[in-house]
Amino acid sequence: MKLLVKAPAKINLSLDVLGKREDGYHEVEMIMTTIDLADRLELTLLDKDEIKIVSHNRFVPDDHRNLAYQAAHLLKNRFNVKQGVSIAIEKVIPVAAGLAGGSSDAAAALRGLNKLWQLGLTIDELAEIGAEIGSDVSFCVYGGTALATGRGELIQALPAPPTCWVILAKPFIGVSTAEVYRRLNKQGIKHPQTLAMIKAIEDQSYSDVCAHLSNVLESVTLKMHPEVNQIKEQMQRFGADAVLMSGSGPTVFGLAQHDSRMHRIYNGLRGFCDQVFAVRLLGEQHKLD
Ligand SMILES: C[C@@](CO)(OP(=O)(O)O)[C@H](O)COP(=O)(O)OP(=O)(O)OC[C@H]1O[C@@H](n2ccc(N)nc2=O)[C@H](O)[C@@H]1O
Ligand SMILES: Nc1ncnc2c1ncn2[C@@H]1O[C@H](COP(=O)(O)OP(=O)(O)O)[C@@H](O)[C@H]1O
Repeated sequence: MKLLVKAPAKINLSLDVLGKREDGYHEVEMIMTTIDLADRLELTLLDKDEIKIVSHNRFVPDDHRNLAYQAAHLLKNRFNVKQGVSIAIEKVIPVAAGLAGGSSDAAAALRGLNKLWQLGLTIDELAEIGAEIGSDVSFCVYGGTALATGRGELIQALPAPPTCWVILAKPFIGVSTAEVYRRLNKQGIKHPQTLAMIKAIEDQSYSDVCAHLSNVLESVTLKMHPEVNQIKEQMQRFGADAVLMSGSGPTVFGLAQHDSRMHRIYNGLRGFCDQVFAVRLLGEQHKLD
């Protein structure tokens, strides 16, 4: 038996860090939204009791380090599943990019295996299990648009933002999320206006969404990798309405409403950057599979 599952990437429209917690993580306040850029997972039941990862991307581990493997392992142990599974990952989302590719693969594996192994778990239960794998996994279980708090695992659904193009550009560098959080100077933070961003989304005001794009991790990654700032400047020069780094980076995204503007930014960046995409926002929580 086989099942195909989609694992969409996310961007952070707003990312604030409120402080450091006793468990070593940071207390965050983030507005996240899924985009139409997705990995595809093919789940196949195996006769042998094993978890097999198949991936042809050299940056993606094919053993217990893979977050989709960890999702399968967790479900298998907790619910005493005796059946094995092969998880083939067709990687489309750039790796270590600030787009939660690995987290979304884990979330897709949780959703898919819940069906394949007939576990009967609710989406909330899957999200809770996801939090044990990584801070972004809970959000990825739901998808859509949400306010994420705690270390990122407490999710409150939001309406879809006003529709627009998202142009993404990732330079050929990888960024360690742990290092970016570690290097953040908590004293010098200029906090985003999270509530204003929520209002902009609720009001469906594209210009207000653009005005409130903000990410406190941006300055840390920009200092480590000045080329990220160059990409931001290029996006602005080609006419993006607003530009921001996603998550801990290094991917930069620009927003545009009109097709002609999207094409200009996309074509302009392609000569300058390793991986460039133009996609739509996915909007509200939806049926992912
Ligand atoms: C920055 C964000 C924004 O969405 O995304 P990415 O850039 O990774 O996509 C997230 O907070 C990343 O989430 P995720 O990548 O799942 O993080 P985890 O695996 O849980 O943690 C990796 C490391 O980041 C640090 N970390 C993560 C989350 C958090 N709230 N505080 C932290 O200090 C910890 O040092 C942790 O060991
Ligand atoms: N399924 C997966 N896809 C991509 N990377 C994975 C996966 N599982 C584990 N990883 C590891 O997680 C690291 C972070 O990857 P990713 O989730 O793409 O980035 P980010 O956390 O910046 O959004 C990678 O360096 C990779 O070694």
